[in-house]
Formats: sequence, C-alpha cells, structure tokens
Amino acid sequence: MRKIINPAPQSWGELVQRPTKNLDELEPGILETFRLVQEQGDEALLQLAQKYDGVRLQSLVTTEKEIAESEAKVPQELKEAILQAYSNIQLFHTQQAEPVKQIETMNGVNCWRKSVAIEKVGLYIPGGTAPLFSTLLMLGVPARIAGCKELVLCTPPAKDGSIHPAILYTASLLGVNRIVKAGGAQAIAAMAFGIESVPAVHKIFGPGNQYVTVAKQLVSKAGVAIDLPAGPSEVLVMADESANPAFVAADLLSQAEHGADSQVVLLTTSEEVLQQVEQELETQLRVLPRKEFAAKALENSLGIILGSRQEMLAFSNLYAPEHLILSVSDFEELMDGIANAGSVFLGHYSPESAGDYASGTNHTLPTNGYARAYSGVSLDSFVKKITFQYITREGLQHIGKTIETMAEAEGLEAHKNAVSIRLKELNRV
Ligand SMILES: NC(=O)c1ccc[n+]([C@@H]2O[C@H](COP(=O)([O-])OP(=O)(O)OC[C@H]3O[C@@H](n4cnc5c(N)ncnc54)[C@H](O)[C@@H]3O)[C@@H](O)[C@H]2O)c1
Ligand SMILES: N[C@H](CO)Cc1c[nH]c[nH+]1
Ligand SMILES: [Zn+2]
Repeated sequence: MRKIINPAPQSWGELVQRPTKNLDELEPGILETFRLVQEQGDEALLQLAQKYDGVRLQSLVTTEKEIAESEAKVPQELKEAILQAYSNIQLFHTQQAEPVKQIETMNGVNCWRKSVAIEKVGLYIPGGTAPLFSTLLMLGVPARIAGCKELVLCTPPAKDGSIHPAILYTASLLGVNRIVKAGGAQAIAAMAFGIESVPAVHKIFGPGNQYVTVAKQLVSKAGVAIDLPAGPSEVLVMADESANPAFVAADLLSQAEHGADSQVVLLTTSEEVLQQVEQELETQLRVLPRKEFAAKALENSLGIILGSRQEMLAFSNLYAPEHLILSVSDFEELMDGIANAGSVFLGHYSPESAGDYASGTNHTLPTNGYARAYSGVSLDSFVKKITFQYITREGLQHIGKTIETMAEAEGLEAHKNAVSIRLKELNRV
C-alpha cells in the first residue's frame, strides 16, 4: 500500500486514477473477439473457452441433467444461506417498485408512467477466479420481481467443463431459462449479437473483470443496453481514532482479494491508525488463501493521511468509490456530505461483505469513478418506464392553444394541424 501524507489538493486528481488498463489498450483485442463471435458463432466460443478458460467443451449449454445433479452437491447450510440472502434481497428490491400515479396536469389532461419489464435480459456471472453465485441473486431477484420473461446466463466454465453447483442451484431457484458456459468478452458478444446457442438479449447485466466491463461498454455503443460499468472491485475506508485497525484491514482485504486489478484506499487523520492498519494487513494477508490476488491489489492501493474529516470527505467524493465505509465515530455528521459512492457502510459493525452477500442491497455497483454519475443495479434497471396520456375532449380544448402556438413557433405546421383539426371538429359539435 502506497503511503501518502497530506497530499496537496492539486495532486488528488492523479491519486484518484485507478490502476486498471484504459479502454484504448483493451479495445483492439476485444473487437477482434467480437469479430470472431459474429463470424463463427458457437465455434468461436468453444475455441475461446479453450484459450482463456483452459477447457475443451463438448457443448456450450448446460443440460437439464447437469442442473438437476447440482442440487445434491450444494450443502444444506449453503442452501439455507442462499435462501436467507434471496429473501433479504427480494424484500429490499420489492420496495423499489413505484406505484402508478395518474396526474391531471390540466383539466382533462391525464398523464401517468408505468414500469414495464425488459423482456429478454442477459446476466453475466463472473467465474474467472471465483464462482460468484451471489451475483446471480443480485441480478436474478430484481429481474424476476420486474417480470422479465427470458433470463439468459453466461458464466465461465471450470477446467472440467462444469459450472459451480451453487450457480446452478441459484439459477434453478430463479428459473433461469438458459445457462451458457462462456465467459469474458466473448460471452458479452454472444448475448449482444446472438449466436446458435445464445439468444440475443435486449439488455446485458453484471459485473466482471476489465475485459468484461470494456466489452459491455463497446456493445452498448453498438446499440445493446447495459446496466453500468461494474469492473474490478474497490473500497474506500475513512477511519478515525475510534476505528478498530483489525476490522479496517479485514474490510480492505475483502475487496483486495477479488483480483490483482482491484484497488483499496484507506483515508485517516491519524498516522497511528495507518500504521496499525498496515500491521494488521500484513498479519491477515499471511493466512489468506487468495493472498496472491490481495497482495497484488495492495501494491496498487493507497493509505492517505489527511488533515481533517472534511478533507477525507472531499477526497472520497472526488474518488467516487464503489464501496465507502465510514469507520468513524459520529458518522451521522459525514453522511449527508456524501456526494459520490456506489454503496455506503456506516459505523464499525457494517462490514462491506454484508452488502456483498446478504443484507439486501445490491452488490452490482459502479467502479472506476463511475459512481459520480451511475447508480448500482436496482429494480429500475430491469424495466422501461413507459408514459401514457389520455386527453378528454374538454382537456384538448384546454391545452390545444398552447400546443398550436408552440408548434407554429417551431415552424412545424403538421404538428399544429394535428390539434387544430380536432379542435375544429369539437367546435362544430
Ligand atoms: N463492480 C461490481 O459490482 C463487481 C461485483 C462482483 C465482482 N466484480 C469484479 O468482477 C471481476 C471478476 O473477475 P474474474 O476474472 O474472476 O472473472 P470474469 O468472469 O469477470 O472474467 C473471466 C473471463 O475473462 C476472460 N479473460 C481472462 N483473461 C483474459 C485475457 N488476458 N484476455 C482476454 N480475456 C481474458 C476469460 O474469457 C475469462 O473467462 C473481479 O474484478 C471482481 O472484482 C465486480
Ligand atoms: N464485492 C463484489 C462487488 O464489488 C461483490 C462480491 C461477490 N462476492 C463477493 N463479493
Ligand atoms: Zn466482494
């Protein structure tokens, strides 16, 4: 972790840059993958599974038999945990449904807006280095609440060609329609363009590594909707003297272990806290199974001492972290000043892992500073909001002149006439 003491505000812009490769560097390789998928369909996915996942697949689509057999491979304790998380995520996301509210803007002019499900959605579930079945809950539960009809899932296969049983078990709970053994940019291309084994979808969801995230951004330029750029995980912790260094280190490592390209940031006003957290990082890292990933991510990470709580808040807002933990006393004082963050964890007993798995909030969140403008996945992500209007005869007489005047001023005579022709008829009656 790079240690920085009281950096001048002019240098903050550079400090908030993430260690990930930029779009220009990744784009040529990913466009080549798109070309292969568009030209060769299934065959390209089979070849790329061999190249990137080290597996020679017989078939891309998971069979009913594989799905049925997975049930017995998931321990009872894990099934119960998945069901508990499912229930909390369902409760939290169900509350996001907007009631249809009809507004009469003028007498007889009635307007309303209704959420209508996106029919075909593609769910990318990361699996390159860990089988993130929790992500399937985060995407599948709101998709089902919204009423999406067709759920297509893509996830990279293991070396033996299988999909992790917990992913298959969760997919069964959600009634996923098709489970495809494909990861990376090729999976995103397949869901965007459609190939023999993978139907084209209307919107692609889900987090992933840099390749997956850039691939999603590129298909969105080609007209397929995506949820948001949700790339390598990150967390920023603000810690004061009240923080427990062991808790802070554990939270930092929880996101560092996702991958070498993750970044974690500690902001503190106390040199002593920074030292203690560094010691804890060393101790906890030693016994971590994924220490290679975490150690690499820590090399790209920052420990920054700032002059005040307000400075910490200002830096955090500029950084716009995916996850923000306020490990400070009186977090209430800072809370309202948060302008940019994907998801916020308050106090000393709200570990980030709670949001990753089971508290109910969504863990598919904007990274790389996109939290300045994007929200994480929610029920809204799975619907279009369609507006309706019903204007009565009386209503048209009230609003007609306004429309005619504006249309005329824009020089759009046909627009004006669509009103005038009706008003003439109404005035005859
Ligand atoms: N922001 C969020 O909401 C969120 C949520 C969960 C996970 N994540 C992130 O998702 C990521 C998961 O990454 P992962 O790698 O474990 O799984 P992944 O499924 O995202 O990526 C694996 C695929 O990447 C492709 N790939 C690997 N190396 C490649 C290369 N050199 N060139 C081209 N393609 C290559 C392969 O096709 C492979 O199947 C992590 O970075 C994690 O932090 C983010
Ligand atoms: N922290 C990840 C989002 O950045 C989500 C996740 C899934 N499993 C564990 N963590
Ligand atoms: Zn996580």
